[in-house]
Amino acid sequence: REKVEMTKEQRALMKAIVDAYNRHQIPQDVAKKLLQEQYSAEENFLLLTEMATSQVQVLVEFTKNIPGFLSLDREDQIALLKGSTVEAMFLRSAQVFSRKMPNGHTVVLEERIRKSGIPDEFMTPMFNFYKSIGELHMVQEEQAILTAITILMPDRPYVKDHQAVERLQETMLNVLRKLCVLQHPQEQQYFARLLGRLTELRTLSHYHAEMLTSWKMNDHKFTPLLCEIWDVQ
Ligand SMILES: O=C(c1ccccc1)c1ccc(-c2nc3ccccc3n2[C@H](C(=O)NC2CCCCC2)C2CCCCC2)cc1
Repeated sequence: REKVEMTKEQRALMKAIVDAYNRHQIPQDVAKKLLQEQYSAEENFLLLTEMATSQVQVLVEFTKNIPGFLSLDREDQIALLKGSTVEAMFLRSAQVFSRKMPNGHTVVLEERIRKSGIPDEFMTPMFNFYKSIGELHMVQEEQAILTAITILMPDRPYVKDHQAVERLQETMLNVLRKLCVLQHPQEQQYFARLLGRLTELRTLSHYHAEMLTSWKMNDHKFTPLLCEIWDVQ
């Protein structure tokens, strides 16, 4: 088979994305918190809104470091962020869930999430997604570039200059394709499987407003930022 090599530019692009991804980690580790004790539905909802609010801020910083993003039309930048934050949150949650943890911790974490207040009908699709992400054993470069690809989705609502976004996304896809061949030489279709997860992610994210409003408690309070991003209230 032909020798797959990344160009100098592709290596520089990947380094920029991974550095930005690692720089903007979520402040405190939510998994550690959840492993400490089982919180009430109200406490969990508050924890989610706090985590999600800080994750949106982290995502904005990460996105500003995607080469070319700041040269896009301003309104398109907003449309891309608004359209991808829920998916990025599920993707990051899946990565948190699939992280290597001491024996039995993942079981406890799953238990805590199952009893967190999320409506039962969303548990199966959500955990199916988390487990399918876990099975891929993504390296952090793949996680970072996959997040960038999710943000640079040309068909988000209200995006005007489709082509400009498509060009940026295509550059990322080319890097990811080579990275997958280099990191998973045994698995021919690894790249295709990775992109298939984005379809599953989009389906899962359709339910987010309902997941929130039917969280097992009354009086769901959101921060102004989340009202804007989550189409709730
Ligand atoms: O219903 C959800 C939803 C999804 C999209 C939009 C709106 C609501 C919806 C949203 C996240 C998770 C979710 N799956 C997780 C997997 C592993 C560990 C934590 C996880 N979480 C939540 C969480 O804090 N996620 C962080 C992860 C870092 C990045 C910001 C988000 C907690 C919140 C406390 C209660 C239990 C789950 C589970 C469910």
